[in-house]
Amino acid sequence: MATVHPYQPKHITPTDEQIAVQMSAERTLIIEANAGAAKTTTLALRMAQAWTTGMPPERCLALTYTDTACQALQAALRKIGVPAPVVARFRIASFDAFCAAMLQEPYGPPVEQIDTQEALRPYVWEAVQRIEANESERWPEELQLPSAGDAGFIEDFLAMALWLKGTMKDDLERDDGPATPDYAGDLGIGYTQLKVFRAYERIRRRELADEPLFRGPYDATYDLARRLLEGDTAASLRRWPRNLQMVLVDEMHDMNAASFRVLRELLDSTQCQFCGVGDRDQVIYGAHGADAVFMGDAITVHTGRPVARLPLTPSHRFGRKLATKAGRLADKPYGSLAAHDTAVQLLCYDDEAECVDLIAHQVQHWRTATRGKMAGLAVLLRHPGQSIAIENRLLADGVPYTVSGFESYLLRPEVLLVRGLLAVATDNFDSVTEPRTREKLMRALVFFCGARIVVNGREHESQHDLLADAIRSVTDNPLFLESFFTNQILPNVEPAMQQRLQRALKVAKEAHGPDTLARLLEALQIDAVVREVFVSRQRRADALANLAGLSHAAQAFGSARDYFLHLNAAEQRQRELRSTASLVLAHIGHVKGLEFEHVLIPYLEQGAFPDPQAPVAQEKNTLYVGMTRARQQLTLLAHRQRPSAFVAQLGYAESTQAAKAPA
Ligand SMILES: Nc1ncnc2c1ncn2[C@@H]1O[C@H](COP(=O)(O)OP(=O)(O)OP(=O)(O)O)[C@@H](O)[C@H]1O
Repeated sequence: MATVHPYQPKHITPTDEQIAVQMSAERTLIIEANAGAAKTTTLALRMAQAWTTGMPPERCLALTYTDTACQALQAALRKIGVPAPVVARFRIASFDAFCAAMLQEPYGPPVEQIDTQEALRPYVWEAVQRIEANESERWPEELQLPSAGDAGFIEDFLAMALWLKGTMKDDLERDDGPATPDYAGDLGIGYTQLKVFRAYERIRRRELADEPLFRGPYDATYDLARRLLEGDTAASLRRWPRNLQMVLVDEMHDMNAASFRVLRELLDSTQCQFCGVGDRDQVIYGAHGADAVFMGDAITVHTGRPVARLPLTPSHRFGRKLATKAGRLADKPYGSLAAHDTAVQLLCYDDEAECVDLIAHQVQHWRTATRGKMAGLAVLLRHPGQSIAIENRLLADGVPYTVSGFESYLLRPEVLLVRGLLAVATDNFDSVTEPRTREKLMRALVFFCGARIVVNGREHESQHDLLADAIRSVTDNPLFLESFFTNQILPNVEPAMQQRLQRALKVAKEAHGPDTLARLLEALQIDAVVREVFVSRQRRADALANLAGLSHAAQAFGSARDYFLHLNAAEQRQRELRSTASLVLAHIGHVKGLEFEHVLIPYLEQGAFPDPQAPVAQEKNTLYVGMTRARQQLTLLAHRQRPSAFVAQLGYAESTQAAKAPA
């Protein structure tokens, strides 16, 4: 038999453990290992090995849960020396994108994807109304239908639906009988939720015709999994990849029942080798039904394939000091083989201003030490609302940054609403130079005000088309903004909103002094507007925090006009500064799978992180994910008087009072 030579990667010397995985002839292999222990890199080695020994890259399908994880795998392939054109030939996709492609009819239009709770809300209400109108309901006394406008119901319902679809509980456990209160109890949900869920799904799937009207987040995975569960097979799916030789799953801890059902079909319908890698302590999508149980014996139970397991033990990303902290947080052994050590420091602050000062100090230090290699530095946040003060400071200091996992606060809808009103009041839309921002700003005005566009003679056309036309004409000629507002927004909103808008415009036009923006928001009754428009409590809190940050920053300006011009200039400056050498300001969940030389995690304080609304185990995993992104240095910033409970878990209990900023 010919000897198979191991693929020789660039940049790294694989350990024996890695070579064992790279060369393994096992048909089904699962690797559970710590963050930074080279899981993604070792998958890349296995792919490179198969390619150099004759497998066409198209016959390898690598699936993950997020787009970021796809990028991390592509980056790992490039790093070990696989040429970019070959990397592009591997099939690397998120489960949802793969499933959407499998379900796409060859000549049909793509199914509309709806990703915001606000856009899904009307369909939930339609489902509620159906249940309300059902005269043959068998357990009317068990129904607790919400009153109109109950955003809490919508939020809870959509969260429950995401979980129910991820776990597929209703599909796996239902019998042919009607939904009963007892059955809902068995699923762990309320009877009302179950009834609304089934009605909502009938609406979404056009009365079970399986040509969905739309898909929400992760619905493509659910739709495909459900079809497979109901007896469809790979053979009936025209786009199914039939000749796969290798299937891989990165971040396997994110797998839920729906994605597992799809994986089963891939394993049953092809002769492929399988390798999955994951880390139980990185489960942060429990709300989507993610469960480490799928890394256990589930594959053997459902496909009959025996599973071999191989270890990847030490971290290569970070050194001993950080490995010790991560091990302490996750309560597991954690070694390191990295050639470098990783400094870990805790800085303490008394208030937000001091926290931002400390961040700015670290940023300047890094900038000088690396001669501007800012891309190695990441500030990781638990919530987007925490970015405002940091962004303002970075802009003031001329530091280039990009955001990931959220929009820059300057482009968040509620801030765009304010910028839109200021544009109308000052009649100076010209100073918003970016056409995409002009468009977003107009959409924010329509969205928050609840306006319906009316054009004589075009009543039969959709709101979508009418708004697109209006946006085109105003972005081309900013002078039309004023007439768009006067003719299309003001007359076409509820009378209460009309009054609020008129009062807010009056303030913007006439008031002067540092509290102008606060008065404008008061005239707008912004709390009520935010409450009416957003579904989720967190999103409402974030919106109000964003606007409070905006008001605070506006105090430095004498008039609404000056502040408006400043915001436009700040946005332009952020765009100009942004480059490949930008600092990354990101949501922690959005950088899972990535790594940075220096990671800062601010706002470790009670009420912020752990988020009291989220399960504490998941919050701990989120911090673990954030901390383990660092290669050279990790800087944690905690409140001196009210430190996060995690600070003590990391072994800093005694020192928060004393900890000082480094010289
Ligand atoms: N043998 C090696 N020698 C040195 N560095 C290595 C080696 N193997 C992997 N690395 C590096 O270690 C770092 C972490 O690897 P990788 O991203 O594959 O870990 P991971 O287990 O997938 O992490 P996570 O679970 O956090 O996504 C990367 O920078 C990678 O290039």
